[in-house]
Amino acid sequence: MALRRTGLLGGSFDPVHLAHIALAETARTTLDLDEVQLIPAADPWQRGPLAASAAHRLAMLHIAVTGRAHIHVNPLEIQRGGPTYTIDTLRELPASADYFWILGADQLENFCSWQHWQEIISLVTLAVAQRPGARLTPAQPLIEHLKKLDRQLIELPFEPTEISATLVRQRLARGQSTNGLLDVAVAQYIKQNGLYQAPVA
Ligand SMILES: Nc1ncnc2c1ncn2[C@@H]1O[C@H](COP(=O)(O)OP(=O)(O)OP(=O)(O)O)[C@@H](O)[C@H]1O
Ligand SMILES: O=C(O)c1ccc[n+]([C@@H]2O[C@H](COP(=O)([O-])O)[C@@H](O)[C@H]2O)c1
Repeated sequence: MALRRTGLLGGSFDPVHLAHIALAETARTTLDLDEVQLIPAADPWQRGPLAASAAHRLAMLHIAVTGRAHIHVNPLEIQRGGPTYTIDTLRELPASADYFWILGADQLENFCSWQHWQEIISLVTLAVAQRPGARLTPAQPLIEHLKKLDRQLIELPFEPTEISATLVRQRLARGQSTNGLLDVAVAQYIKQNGLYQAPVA
């Protein structure tokens, strides 16, 4: 039986925004994926504390994927808890799929600082999207290791967009509109639950 082609989009999702969803959809169609899993991190170890709880971030993700049959939320990192290392996640996933790790160019620039990044690229194919201010060219150690493993890095045809969770949090804290940045139902959830009111550090 053919392996299920599965995209994995990990993130803090604090909160999930429209670029995340566009990225998941672009990867799905470009790579002919059977599904894309959005995987919220429990405690992204390279960041300071997140603004919203894991429960709220999960709830917003579920709202954002409503009606999108091929995009699912996988809560395994939140269930595992503790500092989030992608390698632990990949080791937990069933071997019955062909995995694509979807990421923005900012995280590609950072990739060689990830725990056990060499093992990560032996388990998944990286699929990267442009992001303003970040370079798409992989670092030399990554290029060399991909070559050693005979792995390709896939560049997704993604229109660069300035949308970021930081921008969303800033706008919410200032009482400004998030039109065009967030799913309308996610924006409603944020309002109803009084999230992201504190000034952004
Ligand atoms: N506008 C975007 N363009 C391309 N990739 C993006 C974009 N926004 C997020 N991503 C990618 O989605 C993944 C998850 O991102 P994350 O949840 O950290 O959102 P973020 O907008 O980068 O958050 P923050 O502003 O808090 O850093 C990362 O791989 C990131 O590079
Ligand atoms: O495994 C690591 O060491 C590692 C280091 C930095 C980031 N990541 C993952 O990259 C994804 C995007 O992270 P972030 O901080 O941009 O939300 C998310 O799934 C993180 O868990 C993973």
